[in-house]
Amino acid sequence: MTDLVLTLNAGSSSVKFALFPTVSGRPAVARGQVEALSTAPRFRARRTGAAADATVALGEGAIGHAAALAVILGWVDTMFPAEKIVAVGHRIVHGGVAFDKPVALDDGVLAALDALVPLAPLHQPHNLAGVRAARAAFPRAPQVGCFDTAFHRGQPYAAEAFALPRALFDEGVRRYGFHGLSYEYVARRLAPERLAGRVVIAHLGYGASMCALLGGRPMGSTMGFTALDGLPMGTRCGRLDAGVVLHLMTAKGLDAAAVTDLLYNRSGLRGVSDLSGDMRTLLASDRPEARQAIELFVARIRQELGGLAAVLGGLDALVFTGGIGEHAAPIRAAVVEGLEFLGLTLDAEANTAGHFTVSRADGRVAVMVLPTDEETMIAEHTLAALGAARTGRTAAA
Ligand SMILES: Nc1ncnc2c1ncn2[C@@H]1O[C@H](COP(=O)(O)OP(=O)(O)O)[C@@H](O)[C@H]1O
Ligand SMILES: CC(=O)OP(=O)(O)O
Ligand SMILES: [Mg+2]
Repeated sequence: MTDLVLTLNAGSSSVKFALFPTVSGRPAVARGQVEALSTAPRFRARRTGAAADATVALGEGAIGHAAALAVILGWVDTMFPAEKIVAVGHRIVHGGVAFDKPVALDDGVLAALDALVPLAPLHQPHNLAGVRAARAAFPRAPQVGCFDTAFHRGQPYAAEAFALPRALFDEGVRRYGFHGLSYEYVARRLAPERLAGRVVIAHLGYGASMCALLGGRPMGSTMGFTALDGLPMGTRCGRLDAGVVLHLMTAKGLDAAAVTDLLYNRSGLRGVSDLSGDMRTLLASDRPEARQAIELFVARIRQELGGLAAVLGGLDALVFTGGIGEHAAPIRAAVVEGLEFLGLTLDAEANTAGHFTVSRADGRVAVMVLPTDEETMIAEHTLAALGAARTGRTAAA
C-alpha cells in the first residue's frame, strides 16, 4: 500500500487537486480539477502516465465548490482504493496576522480561520469546507493549511501599510497579498542568478495579482487586505476609489451584503463586458464591451508593472503565470507592447508558440512564461509539516 498526500486548492473558478508520494521532490501521481465552477463545470483528472482518466461535463446540478469537492473525493476513492491518504494539504487563502507559515489544522486553528471568512468570501469558506470534508473522508490523516498570505509576510512596511490611523494596522488592517503559493513555486523555478535580480511575477488567473521580488524577497504586491484589490479579475473590481463604496452605500442605499456582491461577483471582466468573466470567452467575442474589458485588464497590469518596477528600481525579469498568463498569448503581447523604455521586448513567434522565454534575444529584460503549480508547493509544505511532527519539532514547516 503506497502512502499518498492529497492536496486541495479551492480557487474562485476551480477546485484543483493532486496526489503525491510521501517523498519530497517526487512528481504527483495524479492531478485534476473541476473548472468553470459557476458556469459550466467540467471535471478533468489524470493519473500520471495514463491517458485522460476522466473528462466530464458536470451539468447545472454540479455548480459550486461543494459539488466539485464531492466529485473529486469520489474520484480519488474510486481510483486509489488501495492507497492510503496519510495527510491532506490545503490551500487556505487568508492567514491573517496569526498564520505566517503552514500549520496543522486543529479545531482551534479552524475557528481562527473561520473568523477570516469575511475577508476572503470567494475562497475561505470553500477552503475550510474542503478541510472539513477531508477530515470526514480521511479521519486519521493530519490536515495541513498552507496560506496564500504567508509568502508576503516580511514585505517592507511601506508595502504592507495603508495610510490609515496606526491602530488599524496594529489590529491587522494591512496589505497581506495573496497567490503566495504560486509566487513561491514560480520563484523556486527561476534560475538562482535570475532570482537574485529584480523580478515581477504576474499571476493572471480568474483571480489576478502581481508581486515584486528583490533577491527573492517580496517587496510588494497588488492585492491587499483582501483579494479584491489590485487588478480587475473575473468578477472582482480590483483597485477602487474607496469613495465609490461610500457612494454606493449612501447615495444608492446598498447595504454591506449588496456592496460585497457587487464588488466580488458582478464587477471585473464580467461586469465591464456584460458577457463573461472568462478570458477565453472575451478573446473569442467581437463585442466592443468584451474588447473594452480586455483593454482595461491590460491597462491596469501595465500601470501596476510600472509601479512595481519603480519599487524595485528597475526590472530584470517579468514572469507570466496563472490560467491567463500561461495560455493567453494576445494578453501577454498587449501587456509588453511599447514598453521598450523598461527594457521589455517580445518575440512574437515564441509568444504564440508557448515558449518559456518570450522576450527577444537582444531584450534587456527576460519575459518568461512559467506554469504555476500550487499543488506541488502545498505537498512540499505538508510533507515538511509531517516531517517536523515526526521528529518532534512543533513548527509545521
Ligand atoms: N487558453 C486560454 N486562453 C485564454 N485564457 C485562458 C485559457 N485557458 C484558461 N484561461 C483563463 O484562465 C482563467 C482561469 O485561471 P486559473 O488560474 O485556472 O483559475 P483560478 O483563479 O480559479 O485558479 C480563466 O479566466 C480562463 O478563461
Ligand atoms: C486569491 C485568489 O484570487 O485566488 P484565485 O485566483 O485562485 O481565485
Ligand atoms: Mg488559482
